[in-house]
Amino acid sequence: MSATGVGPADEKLRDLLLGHIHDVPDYPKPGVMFKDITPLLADATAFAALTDALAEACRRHGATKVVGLEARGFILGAPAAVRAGVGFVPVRKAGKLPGATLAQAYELEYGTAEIEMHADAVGPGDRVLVIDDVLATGGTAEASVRLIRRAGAEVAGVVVLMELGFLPGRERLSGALEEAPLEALITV
Ligand SMILES: O=P(O)(O)OC[C@H]1O[C@H](OP(=O)(O)OP(=O)(O)O)[C@H](O)[C@@H]1O
Ligand SMILES: Nc1ncnc2[nH]cnc12
Repeated sequence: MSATGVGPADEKLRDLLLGHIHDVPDYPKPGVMFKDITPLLADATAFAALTDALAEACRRHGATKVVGLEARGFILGAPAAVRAGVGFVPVRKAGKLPGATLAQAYELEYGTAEIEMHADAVGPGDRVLVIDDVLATGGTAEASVRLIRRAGAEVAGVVVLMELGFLPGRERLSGALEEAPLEALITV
């Protein structure tokens, strides 16, 4: 798997995954092509193959924890963490976590948003892999990287199922990632 997509050896995986992601035009707003992963989740073979690929990335990057980004990052990240034998940490939209949190605001296309993580969920000695379904503008992933670093942990990388290559998410994230890799199983 390369940083920008899957290599020739992974064409079968790419086709399996892509074949179960549906394009929904004009959702949630006119002009947006929404990438719906629910058909992939509903297919046991495709979901298992995705989980295997994400768990393999955890092992390859020496991750000690997986951070999943609410909400679809939970669905992908949690089974991958279990399969890789590491713990799972949810990064949630603001106001949903009961303990002491670190918060990070970030810019959306229009306006701002805020995500939170329990302050003690990761720390020095942890290598954290961020998992999400889609990298679009990169704002959510970038904010999660900042949260993990502020908690004192190392960022092992960011792995997404799908990168929207026509948006500048990779560029936006690269500054925050420094040397850590961004991997996309599929780039469209
Ligand atoms: O790269 P960005 O521009 O930040 O966009 C990507 C994020 O947007 C989506 O989440 P959304 O906030 O729609 O939440 P959901 O998973 O709860 O539907 C997606 O699951 C990513 O987390
Ligand atoms: N086009 C898109 N499809 C699915 N999830 C997204 N998150 C941000 N942009 C998205």
